[in-house]
Amino acid sequence: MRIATLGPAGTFSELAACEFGRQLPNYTLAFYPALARVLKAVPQDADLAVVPIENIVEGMVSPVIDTFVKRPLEIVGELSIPVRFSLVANHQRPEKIYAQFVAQGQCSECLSRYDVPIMNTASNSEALQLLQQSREPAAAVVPEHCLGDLSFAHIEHDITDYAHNETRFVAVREPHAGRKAPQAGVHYKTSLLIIDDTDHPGLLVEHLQVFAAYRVNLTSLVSRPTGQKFGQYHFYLECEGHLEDSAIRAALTLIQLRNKVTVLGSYPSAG
Ligand SMILES: O=C(O)C(=O)C[C@]1(C(=O)O)C=C[C@@H](O)C=C1
Repeated sequence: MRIATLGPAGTFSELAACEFGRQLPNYTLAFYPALARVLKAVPQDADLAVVPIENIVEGMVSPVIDTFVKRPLEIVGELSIPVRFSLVANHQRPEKIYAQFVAQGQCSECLSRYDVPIMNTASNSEALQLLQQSREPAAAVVPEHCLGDLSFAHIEHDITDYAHNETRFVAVREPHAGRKAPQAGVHYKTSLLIIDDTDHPGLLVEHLQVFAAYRVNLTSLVSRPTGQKFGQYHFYLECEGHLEDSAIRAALTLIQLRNKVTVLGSYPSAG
């Protein structure tokens, strides 16, 4: 089994991909430099892709949700891992800081103390690599687990804004015709997209009332602009339960009368 994930090696995505991989008979990792490229690797170059979907502080990882709108993949699993960062520098007074775009928001307090430009990177390990290659005074926000025996002129440990910082990752694959039936005793979650092409007053509240009426508990709801017109959004939702649960089926049947619904998958909940 080949698993695509965000590289180079050292990312939190790599840790998550290994954790998914350990549940399989065997696996190899393939690294890609950006989240969109990771998802594109499925199915030609990889059987599964592992990507971050939500950070406990920063919320949903928009490039991942936007890719699902363009190309729905099947979510087959989720897990969450603790995320801790350090700030490392090659000089006491860095003149710029390399930081991955989601990591930047998770370390905002520390970064605001340095009055220098932030250079966004696609991954945390890229931030470290760019610092290592830099000839100018620079710093990088890097995962604690990447520090190893590397030495730096300046280091600030544990710079994450919130003590219990965590990121949730999903494993996705090309949608298969037959979905796995739910197993007894497993708590499932279902992810779906409501594609809004019939905008009208009360559209969102109508959908929410349907979930409430069938007592389907929503655990996430984000709107993403369609990119066509101001005020027009697609919705990504997660709810407790399996697509085969009668309440979820009934709710989706009603919603589908008004909007296109794409089910991204039902998978065991990380809790
Ligand atoms: O760059 C990494 O280490 C990643 O795995 C990406 C990522 C993300 O995009 O959310 C994963 C966990 C942290 O939230 C920060 C970065």
